[in-house]
Amino acid sequence: MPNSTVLKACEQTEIDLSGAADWVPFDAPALVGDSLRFVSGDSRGDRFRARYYRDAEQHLHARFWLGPEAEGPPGHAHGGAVAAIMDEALGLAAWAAGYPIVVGNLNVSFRNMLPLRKVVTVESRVVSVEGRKIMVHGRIFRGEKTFAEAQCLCITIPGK
Ligand SMILES: CCCCC/C=C\C/C=C\C/C=C\C/C=C\CCCC(=O)SCCNC(=O)CCNC(=O)[C@H](O)C(C)(C)COP(=O)(O)OP(=O)(O)OC[C@H]1O[C@@H](n2cnc3c(N)ncnc32)[C@H](O)[C@@H]1OP(=O)(O)O
Repeated sequence: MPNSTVLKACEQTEIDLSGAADWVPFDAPALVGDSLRFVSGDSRGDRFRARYYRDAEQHLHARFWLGPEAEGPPGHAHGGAVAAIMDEALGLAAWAAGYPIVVGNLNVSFRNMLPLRKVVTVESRVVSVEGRKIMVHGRIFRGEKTFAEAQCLCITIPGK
């Protein structure tokens, strides 16, 4: 078969990224513009698929699916892919909480290898606000298993 007719591995596949019953879809581009394309911009892609939500307490959550183009160790996510998710989701959590920020420091702990082609959940919490420094913690998990934890120091952008 010529290359041009080979379908991407997952482009015909619908992935169920629906949220928990009490989550409300969160429109990230409406808040921060279209510049989040790197991680969550391709809803039918072979690398990341994502959907953001907020719970009743306004905490940001996401469902993520990582496809074959996010591979690091065989069958599992590249660490940079996991870090990119944390960067976007935790930065976005600060924006969603009302703080216009960029990420100043991101510390990611890789706890277990994250399997490709599985839907995982990202949870986040804004844990402290000190002047321009907004600390956001996050976790990527599926069921009982935690794949990564992160602490994200966000710095508000003057004039925004
Ligand atoms: C830079 C302009 C960007 C404009 C962007 C405009 C709009 C953005 C719109 C939408 C954004 C969209 C989505 C957001 C959601 C997710 C996006 C993903 C997040 C990212 O992907 S975003 C890209 C990666 N990100 C960067 O590209 C940052 C590069 N960097 C800088 O732009 C500066 O570095 C900055 C602004 C961080 C600080 O610079 P600055 O001159 O304004 O402030 P300063 O250095 O004085 O720090 C003030 C206080 O924060 C402490 N502090 C600073 N950095 C620290 C660190 N690393 N560790 C520990 N403490 C730190 C200091 O110690 C001080 O603390 P204290 O007040 O206690 O002394």
